Amino acid sequence: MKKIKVGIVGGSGYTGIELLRLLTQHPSAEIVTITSRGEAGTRVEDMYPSLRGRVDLVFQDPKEAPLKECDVVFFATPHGVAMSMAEELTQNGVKVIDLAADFRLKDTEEFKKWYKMEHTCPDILKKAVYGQPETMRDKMKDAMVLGMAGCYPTSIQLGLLPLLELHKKVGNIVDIKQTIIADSKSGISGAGRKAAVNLLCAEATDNFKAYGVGGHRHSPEIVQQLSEFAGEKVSLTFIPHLLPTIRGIFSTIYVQLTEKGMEQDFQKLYEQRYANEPFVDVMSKGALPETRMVRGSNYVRIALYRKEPNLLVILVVEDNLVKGSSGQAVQAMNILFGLPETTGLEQIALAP
Ligand SMILES: NC(=O)C1=CN([C@@H]2O[C@H](COP(=O)(O)OP(=O)(O)OC[C@H]3O[C@@H](n4cnc5c(N)ncnc54)[C@H](OP(=O)(O)O)[C@@H]3O)[C@@H](O)[C@H]2O)C=CC1
Ligand SMILES: CC(=O)N[C@@H](CCC(=O)OP(=O)(O)O)C(=O)O
Repeated sequence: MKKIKVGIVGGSGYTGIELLRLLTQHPSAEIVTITSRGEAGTRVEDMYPSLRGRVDLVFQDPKEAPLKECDVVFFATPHGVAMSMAEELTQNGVKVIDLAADFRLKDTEEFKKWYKMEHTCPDILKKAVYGQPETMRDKMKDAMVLGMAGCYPTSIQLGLLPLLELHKKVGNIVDIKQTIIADSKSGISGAGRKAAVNLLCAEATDNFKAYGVGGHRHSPEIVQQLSEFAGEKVSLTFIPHLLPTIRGIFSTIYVQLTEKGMEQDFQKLYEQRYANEPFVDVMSKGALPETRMVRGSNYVRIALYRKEPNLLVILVVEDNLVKGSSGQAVQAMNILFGLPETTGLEQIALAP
């Protein structure tokens, strides 16, 4: 098969270099260009010696990079960059996979409120597809632009999908008047390289803290998607925390069930719903997920607990740089180009 010509904008950051790690091991991808304004002219392997001998690329300035010659361009950039380039690229037949939030929220007013900028291409947004394979793969296949799910949203949405789908199908499973609580924790790489180099070791290690308690920009995205699954508006309390680790997200989700909900076998429901999902592992009863069980891999692992008869607790772990961003983006590329979804993504988590 002809190789897929790939461009990466924002290649010097954490998700950019993770894309490169995965794509250099992908049998059908050929990386044509990788950009960084600050590192233009630097050999990639000089900045990231972990890639020595595996890439022969020099960072290019995005203005000079041959992005229009690519079949697909990944944007591993801050919010707002992909939407400034998507029109020109798509007009030239280039597909866009954005790891930032430009194409996630369907409501441009919500986008403006949370991201403090106007949406500059609402027409493209209307046609863009939300990038979450487990729920959107049929629509993703034919998209020109994918707005990939956020890192925290991926963990919370996959943790709740089977339950809310059942609620939509048979009605009245979740006590919808009660808020769903998502208590989530992320490793420091979730803040990106730019932020992380400023996060002093003395600030981030040997410490644990909540942030965004007054409102986090992922809340509207998660509510948008959960409400789709449930077929009605879902109330969510999402509290992120900063873990003193490098990679990994751990979301603990608390859901109040109705009497009808209390009768369900959720272990069986989740096992059946995810039986054919290559990257979602429903662990056995009593299992305790840990972030290192997914470190460096594209897996999400889920465990379910029933505490009070009406309280379901769902534990979810993912690697924010793989299933939470770059791995899921490669999975999306596989969908766009008709490849098996697991291509190039079969790495096993690092242990210990
Ligand atoms: N880190 C994570 O776990 C996750 C991140 N994401 C999202 O992915 C995106 C990238 O995140 P991350 O890799 O962590 O961020 P980093 O800060 O590590 O990297 C950002 C990259 O974008 C480039 N860049 C910055 N501004 C511009 C610009 N105006 N035009 C072109 N390139 C630019 C930077 O290089 P230079 O300035 O030299 O051009 C750098 O290569 C963000 O939108 C983030 O929200 C999504 C899920 C998880
Ligand atoms: C630990 C940390 O700071 N995490 C980031 C979220 C990660 C991210 O980059 O957000 P997107 O998924 O929207 O792209 C934050 O809370 O802002």
